[in-house]
Amino acid sequence: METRKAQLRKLFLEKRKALGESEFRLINTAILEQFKQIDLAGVNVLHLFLSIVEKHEIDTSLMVDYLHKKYPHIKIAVPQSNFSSLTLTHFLIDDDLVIEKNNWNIPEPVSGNKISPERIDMILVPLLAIDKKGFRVGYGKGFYDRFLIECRSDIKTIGLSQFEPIERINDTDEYDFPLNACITPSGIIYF
Ligand SMILES: Nc1nc2c(c(=O)[nH]1)N(C=O)[C@@H](CNc1ccc(C(=O)N[C@@H](CCC(=O)O)C(=O)O)cc1)CN2
Ligand SMILES: Nc1ncnc2c1ncn2[C@@H]1O[C@H](COP(=O)(O)OP(=O)(O)OP(=O)(O)O)[C@@H](O)[C@H]1O
Repeated sequence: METRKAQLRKLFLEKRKALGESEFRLINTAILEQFKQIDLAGVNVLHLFLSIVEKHEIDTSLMVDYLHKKYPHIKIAVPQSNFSSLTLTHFLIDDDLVIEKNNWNIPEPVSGNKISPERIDMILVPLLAIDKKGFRVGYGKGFYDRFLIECRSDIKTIGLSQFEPIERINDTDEYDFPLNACITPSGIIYF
């Protein structure tokens, strides 16, 4: 099994692409069910990404709808990518939020109410692959590694993964942080 990020990125993008539509829907509903088991006590601001569903990213709109219904007091924040600084700016989902698809088809805020990373209590983290220690491979620009150093040290990071963890990512670097947990269709893994 290949264990370097670049190869894993390629392999898991292929695996994603190969999912059939009904399989993809089943994965999304299974991950929502697992998400419902996460302890949200003390979470006032939850951060999640807005999915590129056509690229078979896990559909976080299911979590948004669930949170609005069951936890209306929880504020939801979403990222806007800055591709020159490779940093994220965060906006609240509220009536002022305007979303447009960026060049990469990611639905992103173009205007609205910003929120600083220190106010965020929990982050649902996008990933392509994850290993048994909680290290992740993303699209490879290091957006989330940079985002996390701006957050409080008690932040809870939860990956969302269509697939089970691999044994080990070999080329992690000093910027990589392990996640606290990962939701897969079959359960929640705590690291
Ligand atoms: N839905 C979603 N939003 C997210 C992320 C994500 O993984 N999913 N991110 C997680 O970090 C950040 C955006 N990360 C990105 C990282 C790399 C590229 C990128 O390499 N784009 C290439 C096109 C490559 C291709 O088409 O194959 C480019 O812009 O040149 C895009 C977004 C923030 N928002
Ligand atoms: N805080 C940082 N300062 C400088 N470089 C960083 C920082 N964090 C990450 N990097 C660098 O960014 C590059 C991309 O990181 P990596 O391959 O881990 O991205 P990724 O986690 O897969 O992508 P993403 O977070 O965008 O989904 C690496 O070369 C990494 O060393």
